[in-house]
Formats: sequence, C-alpha cells, structure tokens
Amino acid sequence: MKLRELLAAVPGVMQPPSHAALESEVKGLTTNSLACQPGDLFIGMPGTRVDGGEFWPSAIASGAVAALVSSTAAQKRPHTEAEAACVIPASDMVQACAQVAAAFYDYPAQKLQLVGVTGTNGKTTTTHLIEFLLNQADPSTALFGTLYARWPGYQKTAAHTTPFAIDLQQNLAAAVAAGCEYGVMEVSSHALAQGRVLGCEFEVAVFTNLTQDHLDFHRDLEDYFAAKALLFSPGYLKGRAIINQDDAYGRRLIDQLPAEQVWSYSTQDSNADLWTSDLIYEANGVSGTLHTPKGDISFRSPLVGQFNLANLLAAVGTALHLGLELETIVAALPQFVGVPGRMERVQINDGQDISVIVDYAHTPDSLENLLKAARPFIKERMICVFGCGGDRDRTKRPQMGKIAADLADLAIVTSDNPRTEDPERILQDVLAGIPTTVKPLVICDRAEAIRTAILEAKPGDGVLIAGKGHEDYQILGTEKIHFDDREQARAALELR
Ligand SMILES: CC(=O)N[C@H]1[C@@H](OP(=O)(O)OP(=O)(O)OC[C@H]2O[C@@H](n3ccc(=O)[nH]c3=O)[C@H](O)[C@@H]2O)O[C@H](CO)[C@@H](O)[C@@H]1O[C@H](C)C(=O)N[C@@H](C)C(=O)N[C@H](CCC(=O)O)C(=O)O
Ligand SMILES: Nc1ncnc2c1ncn2[C@@H]1O[C@H](COP(=O)(O)OP(=O)(O)OP(=O)(O)O)[C@@H](O)[C@H]1O
Ligand SMILES: N[C@H](CCC[C@H](N)C(=O)O)C(=O)O
Ligand SMILES: [Mg+2]
Repeated sequence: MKLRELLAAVPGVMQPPSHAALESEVKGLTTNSLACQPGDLFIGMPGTRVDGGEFWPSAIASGAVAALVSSTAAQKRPHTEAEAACVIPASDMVQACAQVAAAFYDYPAQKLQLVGVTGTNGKTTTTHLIEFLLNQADPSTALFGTLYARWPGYQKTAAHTTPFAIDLQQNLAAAVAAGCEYGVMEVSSHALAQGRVLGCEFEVAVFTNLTQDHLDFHRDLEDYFAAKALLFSPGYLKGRAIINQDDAYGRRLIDQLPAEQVWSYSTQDSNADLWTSDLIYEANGVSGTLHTPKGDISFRSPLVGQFNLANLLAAVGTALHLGLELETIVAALPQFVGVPGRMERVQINDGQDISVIVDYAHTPDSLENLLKAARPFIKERMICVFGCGGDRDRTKRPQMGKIAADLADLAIVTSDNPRTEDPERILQDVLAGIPTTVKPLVICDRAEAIRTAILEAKPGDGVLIAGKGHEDYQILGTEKIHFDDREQARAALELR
C-alpha cells in the first residue's frame, strides 16, 4: 500500500506537500524505532516516559519510509530538507495510529462479530467461556487476552492483555484470513485509556466488575471506571451491553445506557435479565436453574465459586445474544473445566492428603473471592501463599495483607513479580495491613514459601497459592526467569 493511500485514511493528519515519500510502498508499521525495518512507517506514540515521536531520526536512519509523529515531536529537532519530507505531523497520535493500523490491515474488525469483556476481575475466565460456547456451533472464534491470542490453527503467548493497535489489527486480519467469524477480546482499562481498540465496534460488550487495581496508572477509581465505561459508548458498542448488576459500578453503567440495549445479570436477583436460582455449590462445581431472556433451564458447571457463576452468566448472555440456542449452551457447560492458572488444582497422585490450588488472584477483591470460595471445601486449615507485584498499585498491598490475615488460617507473605522494586519493601507494604495479633510467615523467596506451605501442611489442609496463576516466569529487576507455581507445588508435593 502506498503511503499516500494510507494517509488518505487518516483525517487528522496534515498532508505534507507532495514529495517522493508519498509514493513509497509501506511494507509494515511499527511504534518502536529500535525495531524499525526498511519500508516501515514509524508511528511515534506518546508514552509514560517519553514521546516516541522524538525517535523519528533513528527510525528514518533505519530505513523507515516516513515517520508519523506528534506535531511537537516533529518540531523538536532541526532537520534537513530530506528529513522534513519524511516527517508527518499529526495532532492526535492515538487516533492516527489506530486509523492507520485499521486501514493498513483493511479494516478487519468490520469483518468479525466482536465481543469485548472489561472489568477488574473475570475477563480471562469469561472470554474463555465465551470462546468455548461460540465454538460449539463452529470453531471459528478468535480469542485475545492475558494468556494468548488464538484461533483455530494458531496460538501465541500475549505480551499484553489487550494488544496495542498495530498488533491488534494485524491479529484481527490474520483471524479473518483464517476464516474466523467471531473475535472475543479482553479489553483492559489501559487499552481503553490508550485507544488500543479504537476502530473496533463490538456487537457485545461485557462489564464484569470494578474493584481496586491499577491505581498506579489511573488517578483514582473514578478515572479507572471512566476508562472501562468507554467500551459502552457509541463508537465502541453497537449491540448489546451485558452488565453485572451485583456490582455497584455495573449498576451505574446500567443507569447510563438505554434500557433496551442492556441485559443485566445477577447471581441472586430475580429482577436481572439473566440470573440463577436453586444453586448447589460443591467442591467439583455448581448446579441450579438458569433464568434468561430466552427461557429457564437446569444447568451444571464444573466451575467453583460464586464469582465463576457470574462469569458463566455473562458468557451465557453473550452466546444467547449471538444466536446460540439455550439448550446447546447448557449442554456444553459441563465440558468447560476452567482456565489455566485459575482455581487450578495441583494433584500428583490419588493419595495426596492436602489440596493445593494455584490461582491468579492478584487484587484485594479476587483474593477475598478465592479464599471465600475455597473455604467450604477445605476440611482443616487454609494456608494462603501470596504477594504483590512490584511497579504496580501500591495501595492494594496492605488491603491484600488484611484479607489474607482475616480469611486464611495461615498467611505466608512472599514475592510476586518484584520487578524493579525492592522485594523486602513490597513485603513491608503488605505486612502494614496485617493486624499485629496475626502472625504471618514472611518468606521472600517464592519457591521456598511454596515449599514451606506444602511441607508444613497437615492432612486435610488446603494450600492456596495466589497471584501468578498461569505465569511461567518471575520478573526480578528487569530480568525474567522461568518460574511456575504449579511446577514448584508439584516438586514440593513430591518431597512430602
Ligand atoms: C502503561 C503502559 O501501558 N505501558 C506500555 C507503554 O510503555 P510506556 O508508555 O512507558 O512507553 P515509553 O517507554 O514512554 O515509550 C513511548 C513510545 O516510544 C517508543 N520508543 C521508546 C524508546 C525508543 O528508543 N524508541 C521508541 O520508539 C516505544 O515503543 C513507545 O511506543 O508502551 C510500551 C511499548 O508498547 C508497553 O510495553 C508498555 O506496557 C508495559 C510493559 C506494561 O506493563 N503495561 C501493562 C501495565 C498493561 O498494559 N497492562 C494492561 C492491563 C492488564 C490488566 O488488566 O490487568 C494490558 O492490557 O496488558
Ligand atoms: N467475576 C469475578 N469476580 C471476582 N473475582 C474473579 C472473577 N472471576 C475470576 N476472579 C478471580 O480473579 C482472578 C483473575 O481472574 P481472570 O484471570 O479471569 O481475571 P482478569 O480480569 O482477566 O484479570 P487480569 O486483568 O489480570 O487479566 C481469578 O484467579 C479469580 O481469583
Ligand atoms: N495484568 C496484571 C497482572 C498482575 C499479575 C501479578 N502476578 C503481578 O505481577 O502483579 C498487571 O500487569 O498488573
Ligand atoms: Mg486477564
């Protein structure tokens, strides 16, 4: 595609006077000057540390056909006439990047039925459930989220929960080329705030819940909510909003939208459009009656915990809106056993005398949910191994400390991904929330903490290892080492 054609798709870009670059063939797009290849269009994005646009000289030196940058970055540095011919200023880089990416990949979002799921907790679980249900009719669903981007015949580990605009559009185009009909996406608040999904119109948008997280990035909870609420605004949502009515922010969102656009869901309130009754929670799942806009029906699911029932209601609503039969959905539910690293049992043999569960709870709300959901199924003590990630919301640390101290019989405070923070300092932040009457174990080394929990456990005890779930790494400083809670737990179980 010629640069001239590409720029024609971007209304906010000042068209430079006719010059040779406009006739150049654009072979690829990049926002990273360090990864720029000959023939790329470099798109300089404003970041938290730097305006990427300022790297245009190095992108051009690497062979970029041109650099699309903020007006400020374009002016910043004196440049030669030849360079000036390649630097294209834009007033709104976020819009410009999304528009260029969508145009370059020929608007793939318009060729898929998109489902976006947002909320603090439950996005990965709910999107997997939706993918599973939609694939019942015909395996033609693409999934984008924390774990991976995947569709039939393809799977790649994700760097971010929601890809940045260029990767996203490229992936959507590949999914279309592979014959996909649906695209199910976890849409993070970061993604909405940064315009990563601009150009995507969603047939269904789901809101799971909003509780504290990410206050390192968002000013406060209101700002965090405003970012999530964007998914339900015109331009993003064109079809049905499916919203958790049990959540206070969910109720606010419901009030903001036209009633006919919303299906509300609740695990307990019969006024919701989707709800459940006659529930029996067991260690191996939940059963009861599902009430939906398309009728009522008995169901069973191997998922554990009330929060997973909420995820299930959101997924059922989505599948119903997209035309699946209620009977087909309910017939499939027993086969969906969960998502890697979410309530995942670690069992090395039938004779194992303790239960061990690895879960991705890394916020106060999810930790509380996990501990409450597991409690009824643990005969003796509940031991919780957990920590908090570095370079992330510090204010959630004491809250998580208090929750673990209140709800577990033994809290073992350890490291999560310390990243560039001092691990001991993070532990202190967690301990600040633990009442002095409670005596947690504090073991900075996560492998040792897991080993201690499993070796100290008595028959009938349950060990919950929270925070890292599916992650197969630990980030120490800027280094990423191999580390998997499930492997560590298995090794410790072998030692028992
Ligand atoms: C807060 C955030 O979203 N940060 C992302 C952002 O980093 P940044 O804003 O600090 O970037 P920057 O360093 O200021 O650079 C700005 C621009 O200059 C460019 N640059 C920079 C240096 C250079 O030499 N040349 C160059 O071109 C960069 O490529 C970038 O485009 O742009 C980077 C490059 O694309 C991302 O890797 C980085 O994600 C970081 C690693 C991250 O941890 N993001 C997390 C918080 C995140 O996005 N999480 C959400 C939510 C998950 C959840 O729901 O729990 C997600 O969707 O994954
Ligand atoms: N609907 C829910 N409400 C509250 N907590 C939940 C819910 N669903 C899952 N959880 C808890 O939150 C953890 C993370 O769940 P999941 O990975 O589905 O959420 P997510 O929104 O994708 O998280 P992330 O933003 O980190 O990707 C689970 O391990 C579980 O402990
Ligand atoms: N998407 C979340 C994941 C947190 C997982 C936890 N293990 C941590 O590292 O804090 C984040 O980037 O904040
Ligand atoms: Mg996720």
